[in-house]
Amino acid sequence: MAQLSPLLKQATPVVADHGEGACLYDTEGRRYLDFTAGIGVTSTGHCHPRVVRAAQEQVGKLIHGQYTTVMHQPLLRLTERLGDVLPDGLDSLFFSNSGSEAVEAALRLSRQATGRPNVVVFQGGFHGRTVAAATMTTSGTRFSAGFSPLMSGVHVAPFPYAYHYGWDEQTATKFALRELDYLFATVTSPGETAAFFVEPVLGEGGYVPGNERFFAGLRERADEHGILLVMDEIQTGFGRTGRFWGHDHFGVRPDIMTIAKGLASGFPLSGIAASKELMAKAWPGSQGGTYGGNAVSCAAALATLDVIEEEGLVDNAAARGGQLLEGARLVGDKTPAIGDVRGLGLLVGSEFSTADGEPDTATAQAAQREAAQRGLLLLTCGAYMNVVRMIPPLVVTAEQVDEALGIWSETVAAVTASA
Ligand SMILES: Cc1ncc(COP(=O)(O)O)c(C=O)c1O
Repeated sequence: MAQLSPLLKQATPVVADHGEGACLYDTEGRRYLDFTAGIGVTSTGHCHPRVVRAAQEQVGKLIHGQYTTVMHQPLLRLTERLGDVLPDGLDSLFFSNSGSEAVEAALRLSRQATGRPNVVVFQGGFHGRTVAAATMTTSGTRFSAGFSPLMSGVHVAPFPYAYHYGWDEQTATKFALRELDYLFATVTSPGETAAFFVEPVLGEGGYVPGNERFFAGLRERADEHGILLVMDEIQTGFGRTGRFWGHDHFGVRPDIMTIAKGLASGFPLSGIAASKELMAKAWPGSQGGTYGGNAVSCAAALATLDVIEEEGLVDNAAARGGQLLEGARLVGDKTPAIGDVRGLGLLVGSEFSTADGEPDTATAQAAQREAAQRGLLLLTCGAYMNVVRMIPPLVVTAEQVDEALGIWSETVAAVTASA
């Protein structure tokens, strides 16, 4: 009999049967508050009726039409519709299936457009698991362990992760930019650098928001040296942070943006956005794939965008995110086991540390298991998996946030009492 690969090891024993809004139900009918949203994917909640209807209708009309030969309506309509929400100047779109593919597309485009070999990524960033994206990922050595040689031309500068350094945000930001300049002076020149790849909020790296000064520093250096600024909005886009794009909080203009996850409420779809001029520099045939821009995924994305707009989900993410962060901080204040609670919108992380300031992976993972037993599904993140993160669907209600915080408070009390 075939078995699941141990690579598919799950953190909780839950076997999902169906989902509705912010809730999942297991095969025995037990209800769970899903504060994972399938790792930030089910933005409109599980099986939103509008998304289900759009997908069902599309399945009956056309499932697959490969864009190199056959263009289809959902792809054309989605492109037009995304034009309403994309940042100024990013008016050209290319579609793929997963976040990692979008990152690869952005990497190829930035090298093709600049003719430069190198990219700079930021410590703690997560960009995916294909070999190139894994090389650009520094949120944990596990993501690239054991399959070297990796891609060449990737250099790493610090991200202003104040808690990690034990500094305030200003000092951490100064340090990050100074180290970037040092990297340019010693290891790779800015003239050899095609792009910066950066997340507005470190996602897998521990839910660490960037800040205005840091991104302004990247933008200044990008403008001065003709480097492209690639914003990886795969986890932070489509309202997740309480603004439409994560970078909207920081007043910075990207040259290329990667999108995925919340775009299509669970149907595989990703892409990159850039200006027409920049996109025209991609070499014909060098980008593409059999399934990118699937018709059913595009139909689901169109419905997702309508739901986000009509149900005011960006504002809901801001309001519920504020409620969640405040509540998680109150829980964190009650125990020395949680050293920092931070986030932006509906991305909230609680970092577990031991008494001597070491990352406390064991307690974070115990909390994740305990919360699941109590009916709350959570994820961990951070280089040491010691940050418990809450990332509910954008449709989460105030009552569900209160219920989750109640479970979280009991969970933390239980795991820290037995520690
Ligand atoms: C910021 C970011 N970039 C890229 C990826 C990779 O996406 P995928 O897992 O769809 O390849 C992720 C996934 O978590 C992500 O959060």
